[in-house]
Amino acid sequence: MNSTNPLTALTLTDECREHLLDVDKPKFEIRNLKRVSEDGVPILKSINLEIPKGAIVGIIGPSGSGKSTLLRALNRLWEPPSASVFLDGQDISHLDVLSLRRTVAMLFQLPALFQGTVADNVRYGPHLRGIKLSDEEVRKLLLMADLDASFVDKSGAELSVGQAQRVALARTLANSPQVLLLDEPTSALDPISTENIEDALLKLNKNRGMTLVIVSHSIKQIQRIADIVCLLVDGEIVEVLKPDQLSQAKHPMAQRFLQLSS
Ligand SMILES: Nc1ncnc2c1ncn2[C@@H]1O[C@H](COP(=O)(O)OP(=O)(O)OP(=O)(O)O)[C@@H](O)[C@H]1O
Repeated sequence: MNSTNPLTALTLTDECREHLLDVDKPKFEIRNLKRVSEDGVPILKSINLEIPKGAIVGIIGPSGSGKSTLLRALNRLWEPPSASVFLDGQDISHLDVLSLRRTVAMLFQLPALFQGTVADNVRYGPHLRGIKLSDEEVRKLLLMADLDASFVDKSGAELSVGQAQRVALARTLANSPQVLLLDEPTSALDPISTENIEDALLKLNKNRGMTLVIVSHSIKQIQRIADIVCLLVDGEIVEVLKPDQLSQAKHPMAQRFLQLSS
């Protein structure tokens, strides 16, 4: 594998690509994506990347390297320059932003539930579009987030952070996203809650072909779930590797980061 070029998925070896669902149809194409801070400091430096449909892509790198900025560009939580991010071939800056965020949903580090019951939270997104989910639909969504039906009538305030994160996942899934962006989704969770979320994410990917892009500080987590790992250093993708090849990273900063993180 060519591991030094800021790669696109097209340059991955066949071995790396073969287990992806639909590698010939990139879900996202990112072309020459740049961001400079107001005082002129580069935050993202010409990111070029293809995210294959149905892949789980991990993004790792030192603090401040631009991981969250890159993730947020994919559903315009940060507005990228036009013609730099394409979803299914369409420039996302031309899409309706609310429908983009339903298709490309974000799960944050800390779940913020609305007041009311778990069911109220899960029904929220469809309700905004005039759709009322049945009790059965709510239960199915909870199940997809690894929660059983006993949670339906609980209030958000009664839940542990791990349970609340799974409710936040079910609420997100109620909008039928095709892509989930995950910004350190388990960093506030204990190991068992982390495993529950990872299991739910892997099932969503395997059973529904959902494309996942996950920023994590946990190399082990990335190795457990990702198909492809992008190493971001100082606003640049310096390497794209398979998770079991991370120890072969060549970039000195990437090597140092990986040594200190493992
Ligand atoms: N809205 C903003 N305005 C100006 N600078 C910003 C803004 N958002 C982020 N930055 C800067 O961009 C750089 C990258 O930030 P970002 O949060 O994307 O990094 P990160 O790799 O996700 O970091 P961490 O791992 O600590 O969460 C940082 O130097 C940060 O201070």
